[in-house]
Order: sequence, then structure tokens, then C-alpha cells
Amino acid sequence: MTKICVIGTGYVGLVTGSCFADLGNTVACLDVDDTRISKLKNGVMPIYEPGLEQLVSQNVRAGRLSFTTEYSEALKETEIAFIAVGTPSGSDGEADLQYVRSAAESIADLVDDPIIIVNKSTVPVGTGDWVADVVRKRRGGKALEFHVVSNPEFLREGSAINDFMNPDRVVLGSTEREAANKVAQLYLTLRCPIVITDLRTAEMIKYASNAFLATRISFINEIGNICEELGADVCEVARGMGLDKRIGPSFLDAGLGWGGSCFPKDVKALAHMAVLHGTQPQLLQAVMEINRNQRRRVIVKLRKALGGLNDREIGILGLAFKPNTDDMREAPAVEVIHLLQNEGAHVKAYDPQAMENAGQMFPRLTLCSNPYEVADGVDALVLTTEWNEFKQLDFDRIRGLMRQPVIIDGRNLWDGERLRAQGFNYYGIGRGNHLPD
Ligand SMILES: NC(=O)c1ccc[n+]([C@@H]2O[C@H](COP(=O)([O-])OP(=O)(O)OC[C@H]3O[C@@H](n4cnc5c(N)ncnc54)[C@H](O)[C@@H]3O)[C@@H](O)[C@H]2O)c1
Ligand SMILES: O=c1ccn([C@@H]2O[C@H](COP(=O)(O)OP(=O)(O)O[C@H]3O[C@H](CO)[C@@H](O)[C@H](O)[C@H]3O)[C@@H](O)[C@H]2O)c(=O)[nH]1
Repeated sequence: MTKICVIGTGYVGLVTGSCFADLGNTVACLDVDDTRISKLKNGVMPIYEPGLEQLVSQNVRAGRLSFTTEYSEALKETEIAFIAVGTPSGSDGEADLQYVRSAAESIADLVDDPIIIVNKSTVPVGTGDWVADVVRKRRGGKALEFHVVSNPEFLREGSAINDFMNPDRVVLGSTEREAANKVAQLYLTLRCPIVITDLRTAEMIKYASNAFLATRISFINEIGNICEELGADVCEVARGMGLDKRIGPSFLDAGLGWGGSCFPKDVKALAHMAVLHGTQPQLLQAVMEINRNQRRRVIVKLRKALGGLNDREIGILGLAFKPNTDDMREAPAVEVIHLLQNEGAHVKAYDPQAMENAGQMFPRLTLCSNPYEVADGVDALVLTTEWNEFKQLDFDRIRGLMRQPVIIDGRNLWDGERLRAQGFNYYGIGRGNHLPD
């Protein structure tokens, strides 16, 4: 049993803290956001993540998990402090480290016993050394025995608990092998490969992994765009490719492109690091450009199908950047809605979890309480997030409600042939169906 402190109670901090508590450790989760902590103290989750509420309440009841806004309370007798604060994109695409700095300074101010500081946030290569400098400078001459370990997180929103508890690997980087070994002990019961390396390599593994996954998606989207012109079906192409063991089937779903709180900012940050150090990240630039175009292509399709967008009614199914989350950061739906509204379209939408976030983001968006309300009177329906709830809709009812039977399936979720047989003008992504010019 280890006494742990997790700084930041967002998607990563809260999941990390509750999972470590569940594995038998004593965990204090800390956040500077009062509202978030009082919600958590009352058993209310500040984010939607399947299974999280139960995991938190179980471990709070067992006395292994607590929440606070007080650094002094959270850091009391802590052996390992995880920094899991946000690292958003700055103005040039570089990662903004102000929250990491503030967390490191608070540790430096309040701790006198030996401590391991673990960077779990996604941070630029070199940040581990920088955190050590920040702590040393802040201490002035006051001695502190501490080591910095990089432990990037690979969980996905929507399946975060399962990903944390069943990782493909755990990556640890440190200049001090003993410190990395101590952190490794926390993960031993998960029985997964543990890669122990130096700080900078560990930090790069995180960026390279995200950039590679984003590249796969942009690649298949580019293939999809070519398929559309040549009359091939990208879904079948991806299946045929993915059966090759060297390629594998994951992350080959063509659609509106990648969004979320990680891929966009991390690919940008990696490209920024490259440029800063005199390297041209040509592939990363193309990967980002393809992704930007993927959203715009939907607008082009709609314009063609409806002969213009001014005063058209468009229905959007799905607002979160992917299913099983309420997170709308860089969600494809956000850009699609902006582009539609800019062209004078009236937009209605529904999402099973992201309605509250959407209401704050789009004052002019009509929020509906189910897919049928969205379909009512629209000229086109656009599927932007492949929630389970959208998989089996009553399309006869939808056909009867819509003003024009145009469907853009931005996630290739539905059976196009069946929908065409039901009277829809169905357009998937990369599925070889041409629109008239
Ligand atoms: N979201 C994901 O799926 C995911 C997965 C892997 C890695 N990451 C990385 O993990 C980090 C955290 O991401 P997230 O999505 O959990 O962020 P988030 O925005 O959901 O949460 C960050 C939390 O940190 C708190 N915070 C900010 N400054 C603080 C401070 N000085 N002291 C204490 N708390 C502070 C904020 O109030 C907020 O609650 C990022 O670097 C991200 O790139 C995210
Ligand atoms: O074949 C695919 C797979 C995903 N996506 C899109 O890609 C984005 C990201 O999806 P996913 O990776 O499932 O979600 P995240 O929760 O953002 O997780 C990514 O980002 C996290 C933060 O760094 C990492 O920890 C995870 O390993 C990494 O998968 C979403 O918009 C998806 O719709 C596709 O378009 N096609």
C-alpha cells in the first residue's frame, strides 16, 4: 500500500486516482477547482465516464480515496505525487505548461520528506528535467530529496477505467532507476509489460503513439476520399487491409476525422517541437491538414445535395468527439455546426451526454431530446458521433419526419443500401457514392 497524491481531477487524474485506490493504495485527489471538489465530495461526477461513479463511491467508502483543494492536506505523508493537470495548446501549438509549473511549485513549497514526482500529464520532451529545475529553484537552498518520473497515460475517454486497469503497456522514464522501479510497483498487479527508459524517451513515446494513431486515421480518410472518386468502399478496404497482421484492424475507421482533447493538441505540440528544433514535420503537417479537410468535405457534400445551405434546416446526431463521453473538445460536430451556421443554415442537435456542454458552446443551436425530434422538418440529417443509441433507429419514422431525405453518415454507421432502398439519399464517407455536381 502506497500513499499517493494525484494533482488534477480531470479525465486522467480522477480515473488514475480511483484506480490506484481500487488497487489498494491510499489516494488523495487534489484540484484547484472548488466546484469540482465539492461535487466529488458529494458523490457527483464532474465528467461522464462509464463506471466512474461506482468506482469512486466504492473507494471513498472503503476509506482509500479522498478529495481536497488543499495541497498541504493532499501532500501529507505522500510518497508519490502524480501531476495530471491539463496541458492545453498555447498560441503557436506548443503545450502550455503553466498548470504543471504551478503543481510543481506547490510540491516544492509544501513537502520536506523524500518524494517522487510523476508527470502523468502529456508534456513536451524535456519537461521532466524542467520540472526538476522548477522544484530546485523554488526550494532555493532548502534541501529536498526528490526524483522526477515520466509516466504518460494512454487511456481513452469512454473506456478509461478498463484502459487503465488493462493497459497494453506502462511506460516509465527517469534519470533514477530506483524511482522508476518504485512507481512500477504500483502497476505490477496489472500484469502488463512495463517499459522503463529515460525521461525524454518516455515523453516522446506518448507523442509518437498519439501522432501515429492520428496518422492512421488521416491515412484511411485520404484513402476514403480517393475511394469516393473511384467507386470503391473504404470500409471494405480497411477490413481487407486490417486482416494483414502487419497492419492490424484498429484505427482504420474513415469518417469526420479525429477530435478530442488529445490528438489535435498533441500532434500540434509535436510538430511545434520539431520546428523549434529545426526539423520539418512534413508528415504531421499533412496529417493535420487532411483532418481539417475531413470536416469541410461534409459541408461540400451538403451544399451539393441541397443546392446551398442558406436557410436550410440541418439535424446533427452526436456532439461529443466520440461515443461514451460528454467531452466536446475539438469534436468534429463543433466545426461542422460552426460551418453550417456561417452559411446561414439552422441547426438542431441531440447527443446522449453532451447536451449541457453544447448549450454553453452554441447559443443558436436548437437542442432536441431525441433523434426523432432532430429529424422533424430537416432538409438533411448528419451523423457525427456513432453512439450505440443511433445504431438502430426507426428510419421509416425518420423518413416521414424529414423535409428532404438526405443523410450524411459521417461515421459510416448505417447500411447505405438499406437506407437508399427506404428512400433516402444516403452518403457515407469514402464509400464510392458520387454526388451530382
Ligand atoms: N483526456 C484524456 O483522455 C487523456 C488521456 C491521456 C493523457 N491525457 C493528458 O493528461 C493531462 C490531463 O488531461 P485531462 O483530460 O484529465 O484534463 P482536464 O482538463 O479534464 O483536467 C485537468 C484538471 O486539472 C486541474 N488543475 C489545473 N491546474 C491545477 C493545479 N495547479 N493544481 C491542481 N489541479 C489543477 C483542473 O482544474 C482540471 O480539473 C493532459 O496533459 C492530457 O493531455 C489526457
Ligand atoms: O478509427 C478511428 C478511431 C478513432 N477515430 C477518432 O479519433 C478520435 C480519438 O479517438 P480515441 O483515440 O478513441 O479517443 P481519445 O480518448 O482521444 O484517446 C486518444 O488520446 C488519449 C489522450 O492522449 C490517449 O491516451 C489514447 O491512447 C488515444 O487513443 C475520435 O474523434 C474518434 O472519433 C476515428 O476517426 N477513426
